[in-house]
Amino acid sequence: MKKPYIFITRTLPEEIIAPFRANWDIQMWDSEEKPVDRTILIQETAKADALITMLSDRIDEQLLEQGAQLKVIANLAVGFDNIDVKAAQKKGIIVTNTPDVLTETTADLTFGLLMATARRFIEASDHIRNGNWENWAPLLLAGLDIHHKTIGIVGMGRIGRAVAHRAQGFHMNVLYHNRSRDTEAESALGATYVSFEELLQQSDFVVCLAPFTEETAGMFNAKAFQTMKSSAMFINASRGANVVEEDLYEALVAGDIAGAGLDVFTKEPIANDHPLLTLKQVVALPHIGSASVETRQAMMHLCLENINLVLSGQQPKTEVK
Ligand SMILES: NC(=O)c1ccc[n+]([C@@H]2O[C@H](COP(=O)([O-])OP(=O)(O)OC[C@H]3O[C@@H](n4cnc5c(N)ncnc54)[C@H](O)[C@@H]3O)[C@@H](O)[C@H]2O)c1
Ligand SMILES: O=C(O)[C@H](O)CO
Repeated sequence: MKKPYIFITRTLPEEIIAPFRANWDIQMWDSEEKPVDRTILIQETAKADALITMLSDRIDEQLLEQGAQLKVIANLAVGFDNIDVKAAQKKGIIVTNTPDVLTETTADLTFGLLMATARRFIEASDHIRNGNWENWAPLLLAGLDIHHKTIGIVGMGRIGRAVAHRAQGFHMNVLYHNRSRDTEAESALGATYVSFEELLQQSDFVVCLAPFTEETAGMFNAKAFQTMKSSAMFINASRGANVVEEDLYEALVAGDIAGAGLDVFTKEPIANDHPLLTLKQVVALPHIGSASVETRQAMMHLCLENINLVLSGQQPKTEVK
């Protein structure tokens, strides 16, 4: 019998893929960093029983039309805004993602980004490397305190709750805004539900962890930044397009807010001459929220497990509904 054909849109470590080669015919795009060419992806989709896709692959109706025998798309990410899930479902194609296995790792990075922004880690490191450190000085690279401040989490889901848990350890006052109240987070984490406007007005650190949807697109705009305290900082570890980047730049330059920590951008990779990168109060990272070796391996294993379950007629572990 013909083996199912699996196409993976980046090169993944052979030791993770190897155990599946006995039962599946597996091909990978021959780069770990460069996204697959659209024309190749279309050709591969036409042959594939399953795809492992990345957040940089646009899986739209046009592409899905090609998937004559495609049964499952396993996205190597918890976010799935790169996939037209409704169109896939219409064609009976199952979409899976990688929730939970990346929650703690992404929360670590998010809280670390908050700390790096508040305490000016990157500026301070550059200060030494550029040979500018002449002496200890009373206000040299003085940043903002984190402990006992107010953190406002927009999107109190898995990662939001894990960030709130970290904030508790810093004796922070935790506010959150979500589509609906999360009474479990309120009792377990001492978090207080507030409106989006109240969260912006009261928080010292506003942290975006809501997915990119029609509702959240551009929710962090000029009005939102003007509502924040001028001493407050904005941290984004979900999706860049939740922010109007021109408005963020203007707000930082005008002093409407004090700083920003950004792991995600509207266009990735962000151009290295982007205005935001000229500001010293911006800490920018190349979308590495879940990038620990252990977690990326766990995400790969989960994709393969989901495919295995679907191809053997079972329910995948983490289907996007
Ligand atoms: N930077 C990274 O590398 C990285 C890593 C993992 C996840 N992410 C991003 O983080 C997001 C969250 O992941 P998760 O596992 O916590 O997802 P989740 O679904 O558990 O949590 C998202 C929360 O956002 C809430 N939400 C949705 N729309 C909202 C709105 N309009 N206003 C306020 N809240 C809203 C949801 O109700 C939910 O509670 C992902 O969708 C992804 O975009 C980024
Ligand atoms: O959505 C996700 O999972 C991230 O952006 C990458 O881990």
